[in-house]
Amino acid sequence: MSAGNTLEPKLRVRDATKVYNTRSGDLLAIDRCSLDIRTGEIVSIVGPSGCGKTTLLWSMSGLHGLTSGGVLLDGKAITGPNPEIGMVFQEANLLPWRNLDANIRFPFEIKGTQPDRLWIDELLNRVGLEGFGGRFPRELSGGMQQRAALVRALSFKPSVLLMDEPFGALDSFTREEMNRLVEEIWMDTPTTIVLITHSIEEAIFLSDRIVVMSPRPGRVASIHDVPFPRPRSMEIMSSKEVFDLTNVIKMEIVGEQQSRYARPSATSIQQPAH
Ligand SMILES: Nc1ncnc2c1ncn2[C@@H]1O[C@H](COP(=O)(O)OP(=O)(O)OP(=O)(O)O)[C@@H](O)[C@H]1O
Repeated sequence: MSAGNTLEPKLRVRDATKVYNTRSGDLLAIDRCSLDIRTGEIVSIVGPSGCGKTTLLWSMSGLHGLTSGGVLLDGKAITGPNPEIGMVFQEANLLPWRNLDANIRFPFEIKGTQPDRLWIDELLNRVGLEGFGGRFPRELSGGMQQRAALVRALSFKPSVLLMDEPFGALDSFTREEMNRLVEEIWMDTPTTIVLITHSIEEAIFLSDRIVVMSPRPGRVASIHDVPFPRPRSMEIMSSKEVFDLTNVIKMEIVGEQQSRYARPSATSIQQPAH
């Protein structure tokens, strides 16, 4: 995985704005979001539901065009899917008729390239899936499927990993296990990771920085450094400092939402006649 130029942000989001043209009119999803992500850091994006987190992440992946603004990877504009960028979604999206090995091979077959078998075996071993290559998705638990999705994303040796609420569908125990796994893999092979999550605890456990977005149209409302040493033990995670940071972020999200609802709008509030 390439380290890139450490002086230049790995990813640079500049004034990212996205308008969806819907049947009921134009919908401004994100509005002039700017964010620099350094090489090798883990950044989480949190915010109220519908604030545009996925829109922002997909624009970083090149899967989504922006209405205005742009995203640079190592200083170059992202204009479409990029092999340097791996993605993990909430659903593992494994093809049910292919076994695990064949699922991991699939993107290579589409591209007509050869997978690095040794690297994939190492990853499978790392996530505890060695010996499961012949199993079909239906024979794997949700957690195992997400591990397979993680292996598939890392099999290309991407320098950036974008994760969209990757563990949201898992039970809390499996989710914690997956968080530890991501931390372990990242500590061995520091990839730049951007993660969307609804769990502030997960964000604090994994991140170097946490970006809080405002309600739609999504803007970068604040950015918090997460100063706790790694690996982040249960002791650290149950400390007062983590509790306080969790509350600050929670209050920001709730506060942003409340001020949004409280904001009078010209059409919704009628002044009483005197
Ligand atoms: N393809 C699309 N076409 C039209 N509107 C869309 C599309 N994708 C997203 N939206 C709208 O844009 C807004 C932002 O959606 P987005 O999924 O980016 O938010 P989010 O913060 O990731 O939401 P959640 O936390 O609920 O997953 C929402 O109002 C959503 O309905």
